[in-house]
Amino acid sequence: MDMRARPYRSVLYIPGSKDRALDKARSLPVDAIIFDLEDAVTPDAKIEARTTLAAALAAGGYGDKVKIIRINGLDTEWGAGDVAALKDADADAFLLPKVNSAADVQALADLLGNDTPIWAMMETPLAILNALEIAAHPQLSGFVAGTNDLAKELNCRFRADRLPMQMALQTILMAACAHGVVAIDGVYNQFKDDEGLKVECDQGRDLGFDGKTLIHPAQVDVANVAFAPSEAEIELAQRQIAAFEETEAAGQGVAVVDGKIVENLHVETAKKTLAKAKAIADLAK
Ligand SMILES: CC(C)(COP(=O)(O)OP(=O)(O)OC[C@H]1O[C@@H](n2cnc3c(N)ncnc32)[C@H](O)[C@@H]1OP(=O)(O)O)[C@@H](O)C(=O)NCCC(=O)NCCSC(=O)C[C@H](O)C(=O)O
Ligand SMILES: [Mg+2]
Repeated sequence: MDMRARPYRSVLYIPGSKDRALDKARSLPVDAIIFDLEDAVTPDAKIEARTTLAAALAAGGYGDKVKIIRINGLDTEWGAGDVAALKDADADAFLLPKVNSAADVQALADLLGNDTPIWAMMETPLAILNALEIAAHPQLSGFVAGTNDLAKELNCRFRADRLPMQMALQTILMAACAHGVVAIDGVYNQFKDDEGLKVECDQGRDLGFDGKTLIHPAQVDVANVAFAPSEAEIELAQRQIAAFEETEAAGQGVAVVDGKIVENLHVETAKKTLAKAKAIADLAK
């Protein structure tokens, strides 16, 4: 699967130990699911969660959703066993928490022994400082910002504008874009606060993230709207493309739409906007 050629507006964490949530997710309009064996599963439930998750994946029913398994860290007593239990499961990627370097990604690649895409949680100071080498790993396909762990490590405060997090978030994006890796924003913990979630989703979209990780079904609609091209963006993209074609036909290289210049590079962005809108519409079919 080409991991970048599809939408990732909403990426929902589901505790791998909870049958009811695993079942509910089948009918939720999310673009991707992270089946979690790490923080959402208590130590006493970790071993059984492998069996529960394997059964849910074998039963299927998740449709077009990208299926990502988050294992426990390879430096924990569960990491290697998670891989052994689930490496042949019907999943699209494995997500490794607490990554510090490209060597950590390689350690998972060695355990998998196949070319299943690997995603990295970007949630330690070393991960941020080594973001470029992590993104460059040939099996690395996606980044997920782990803003709770980052806040813990940085001893920073949660603020609505996420100012203390900006360096980390933007470094994640720079490295992801440099290597064609998907980049998903961190979770918004107050899962009953739709307004605050919308503000944070809009900020993530403005920064350039592909979507947002979520912890509760009630967050899905807000993320799906925030990370999709709006009607106004689609309409503007169409007008930019048409105006540029007209200008080009007249032998000119620069069009003007709504008082702003439109050059070839803007047309490329406009085409990407339309392609994304189509990919989202195709998902709904
Ligand atoms: C946060 C929750 C513990 C709340 O659970 P609960 O009180 O049970 O919620 P509701 O009663 O409102 O649930 C309503 C129904 O929705 C289902 N449900 C709830 N959450 C999910 C979910 N994530 N996926 C699918 N379905 C879900 C319930 O089963 C109810 O269903 P039904 O009875 O059929 O109507 C809970 O939402 C939860 O556990 N969320 C996930 C928490 C999690 O995954 N945490 C780890 C990831 S976050 C993280 O680790 C961040 C990162 O590493 C970092 O460092 O930042
Ligand atoms: Mg974390």
